[in-house]
This record gives sequence, structure tokens and C-alpha cells, in this order.
Amino acid sequence: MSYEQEEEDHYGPGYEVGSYTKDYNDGPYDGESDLNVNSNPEGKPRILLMGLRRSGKSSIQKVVFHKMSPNETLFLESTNKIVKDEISNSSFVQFQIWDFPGQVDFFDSNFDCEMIFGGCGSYKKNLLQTFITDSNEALDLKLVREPFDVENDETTFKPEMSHQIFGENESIFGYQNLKISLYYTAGKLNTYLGITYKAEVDPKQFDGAIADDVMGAISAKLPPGYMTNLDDFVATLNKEQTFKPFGELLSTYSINKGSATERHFQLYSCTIEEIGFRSYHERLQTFLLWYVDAASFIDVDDDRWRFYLIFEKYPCDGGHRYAICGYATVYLYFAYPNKTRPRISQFLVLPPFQRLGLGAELLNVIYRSFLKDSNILDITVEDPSEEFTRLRDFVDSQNCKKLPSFSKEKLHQGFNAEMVDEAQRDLKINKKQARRVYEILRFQATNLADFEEYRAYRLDVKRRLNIPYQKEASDYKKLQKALNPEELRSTLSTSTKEQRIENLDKQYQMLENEYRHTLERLAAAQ
Ligand SMILES: Nc1nc2c(ncn2[C@@H]2O[C@H](COP(=O)(O)OP(=O)(O)OP(=O)(O)O)[C@@H](O)[C@H]2O)c(=O)[nH]1
Repeated sequence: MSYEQEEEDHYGPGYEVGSYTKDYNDGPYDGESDLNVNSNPEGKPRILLMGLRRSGKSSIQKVVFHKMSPNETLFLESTNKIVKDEISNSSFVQFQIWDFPGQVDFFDSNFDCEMIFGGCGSYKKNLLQTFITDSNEALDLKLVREPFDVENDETTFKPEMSHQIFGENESIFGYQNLKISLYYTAGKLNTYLGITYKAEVDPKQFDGAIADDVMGAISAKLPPGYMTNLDDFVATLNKEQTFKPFGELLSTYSINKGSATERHFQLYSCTIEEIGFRSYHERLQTFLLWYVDAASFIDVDDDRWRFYLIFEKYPCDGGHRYAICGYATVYLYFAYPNKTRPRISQFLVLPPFQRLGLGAELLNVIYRSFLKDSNILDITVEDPSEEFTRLRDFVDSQNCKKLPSFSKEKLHQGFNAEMVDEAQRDLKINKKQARRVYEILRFQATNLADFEEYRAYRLDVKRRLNIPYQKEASDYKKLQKALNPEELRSTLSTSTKEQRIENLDKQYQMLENEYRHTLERLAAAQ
């Protein structure tokens, strides 16, 4: 039986392979006309063969449904339009096969998704997935010094978080290949915001689903004056040479001294009254959104805020310019009865300037700015992040190491009031932090190979960790007197002695790990 005869037998008279209706097969595929035909009036199930060019779609169709031998498929021409095949073996096996050309761009706006995929629920769902972007991936931040930086990928840095703008999932709906550009000039922080994308979701195709308003979400957090035209933004770079840091120069800091890669940094402090600083700070604080969890913009009209800023002073056009590297805000709280207790509130070193020692320098500058003021009790930190805790441990340990009360001999005698007094008087370190530094430095001074010495250290730390449990035990005794056993059980989830020991051990191990990191950094800094 010839191939054609066999086809006849299988598919009944009138059927012609690959030419179900003329509409589909006349003329080359033009991306539109072939696809915009309502061609499934009977609502038959369809199998869509889609995939890369020359991936074997037509071969599958011919071999499976038309008994073509695999070898013969070698001679198949590339499909250049949708070819529909009506399979009608019996009254109950009836469906269509649509063989798509490999070059179809399904995201082309001319492509009628509804006509092709109507009824294919999971396809739609999958297609919708392609319109979801990780907001941290999509956002490019830059501190631009010269026009070339705009093109240069090396000057791009990424946010650590974006949930404060784009929600807990940190995702944006509605775009494919979305890129958000939030660029600042390195000195003045003139700002550019722009987005680009390959395709935006079409509400008509996806039950009215509309794309997230990315520009609106970010611009709501930007002070007025940001630019949406990149050329305008680049043009403002001319004015960067007039930019000078605000406030009083407190310290200078250099890295790679004496080498070709030497860099210079300057640390300043100022108040909101400094001319021009109010609007500068409005732009500066927008970085918090991407790096500080639960960041909130502060009420700068409160005159108890102090600002500390780091700038890089870099050579440019025979002179020099300044680029922002990071900043901190400190609030001067009252401490009863007549003292002041500054609290570090926000602390940020921008990614391009991290791992240069600037965080430690900034913290030291903040300390030093308060040291001579006898009215200052000590310095606290608001809700410190893990990263900040590490930095603070390092700086405080480095400084306390120089105090007589933290000498090796004294450390082995245990934590005492002299340490608290000296750390507070000389370094403005509060009692809780002084205790932590004592544990770090005593760990450093402990010979871990000496069983007794190491054990004494662990017990000393665990005794402190056990204090809350002791409190719990005394609370329990009080409650025992006031409540009957039933009430007591429902009020408290008491832990057994074994659980408590296990918990203490875990807590201790975690602390020891943190202390080891600090000691490694101390050793590297020597
Ligand atoms: N080795 C191998 N070759 C295959 C296989 N399937 C298909 N081919 C060969 O791959 C080539 C392309 O196959 P087609 O079926 O025309 O591919 P297509 O996906 O329909 O291509 P377009 O119409 O261009 O999108 C043909 O020469 C086939 O013989 C396979 O499983 N193995």
C-alpha cells in the first residue's frame, strides 16, 4: 500500500496531510495572518507541537501519526507556518495536531494567544510565570562619576533587599526581561530612574491582569527632582565638580598607601541645619530601602539628630571630587537625670565601598566625636543587624584591648566593675557591650588546649546565659503559690533541666562561633 493510500485509509477521504484548511497553509508565515483564525469550531482537543527550530516537531508528527519512517524525516522541510492535522480515527478518537514553526515568537504582540491557547489553562499559567521578575535581580544601582559609568556593568551594584518596595516575595509582575535603573551621581546624588523590558503583560490575554507600577512604587520614595531621561541625568555630571561635603571634617582615612591604587576618604559630621544638607539627605536616605531591614525615614526636624558621612576624595580633571561612600545617623537621647546617651540609628556603607575598613572607621569617628564630652554617658545602638554587631564587636574589642582593666591577667579573674567603668569612661561603651567584649577578649586569652582553662571560660559565659532561666525559675516559684497545677501548666511551658542544658550549650556554641569571627578579624587587622 502506498503512503498516500494508507493516509486515505486512516484519515478518510478529503483529508490532505498538512493542509487541513487553506487558510493555514497558503503563503509564508507572516507572524499574524496564520495565527489569527478561529480554527477550532468544534472545540476538539488539540496537541500543540512547539519548540526550537529543527528540534523534531514535524518528525514526531509524521512518524507517530503518519507512519513515516524516521529516516524519511531527514527530508522534511522546515515548517514555516502552522500546519494543522485533523486526527479522526474513530468517532471518539478525534483531535487536532498543530505543528508550529520553530521561529514563532509567542511574546510577539501580533500573536493571538487566546485563539491558540484558549482552553489550555496550564499553558497560560506557565506563560504568566514568565512575567514574574525577582525585584532584587531587576534593580541596578549605580553611583556615577563619569558618563562611561552608565554603560559600564562593573559600576553596577545590587540591592540586598527590596521587600519594602515590592512586597515580601520581592517580585514584580507584568514584565519580561525587566531592568530597573536607579542611578545617582556620585557626589550630589542627582537621581535617574528608568525601566526597560522586552514585553509587558497584555490584560486582554490574561483575564485583565495588569503589570505592577514599578516606576510609581519607586518614585513614591524618591524626593522630587529625580530624572527619567538618561541624557538629562548624564548632563548633570558637569556640576559634580562644584560638590563639597557637608559639615565638619572629623577624620581622614587612606588605603593602599604609597601604591598606585592609593585611595583617600574623609569623614564628616553635620546637622540638618547645614546649608543644602536637608535635600541631600532626602536623596541619601533612599539607599536605606535596599540595605536596611525595616528602614524608616527619620524626622530630620528633630534637632537631636547628628549625621556622619564618608566621602571618597578622588582625583579628576586635574583637581579632585567627592563621592559618597556611606553614612550614619545618631540620635541624642536623654539619660536620666542630666546626661545624654547617643544611639546609633542607621549605619550604611554602600556596596562599592564595603570591605575597605570604612565601617570600622565610621564607628570609631562616631565614638571619638563624643569622647571628650563628659555629658555623654555611653553610646547605644538601635536594633543592630548581625553585620553591625560583628563590626561593633571588632571595633570595641580592638579599643578595649588597650585598656588596663582588659589585660590578660585581669580577664582571667572574671568580669568586674573596673572594666565597666573604664569602658564607659574612656570609650563610651555601655555595660552590656563591655561584658560582651570581655567574653571576646577572654576567649582570645584562653588556652583552648588547657582543659581547665577552657572549661572555666565556658562556665563563665554559660553562667551569664543562664540568668534568664534563673529568673524563669523564681517566677515559677511565685506562680506556683498563686495558681493551681492545672492553671500553672496552661500558663507556662516549663523546660526540663536536660532541655535547659542543651539550650545553653547551643547558645554557647553560637556565641563562640561569633567570637571566633571577631578574633579572626582582630588578628588580620594587627
Ligand atoms: N538524530 C535525530 N534526528 C532527528 C530526530 N527527530 C528529528 N530529527 C531530524 O531533525 C531534523 C529537523 O526535524 P523537523 O521535524 O523538521 O524539526 P521541526 O522542529 O519541525 O523544525 P521546524 O519546522 O524548523 O521548527 C530532521 O532532519 C529530522 O530528521 C531525532 O529524534 N533524532
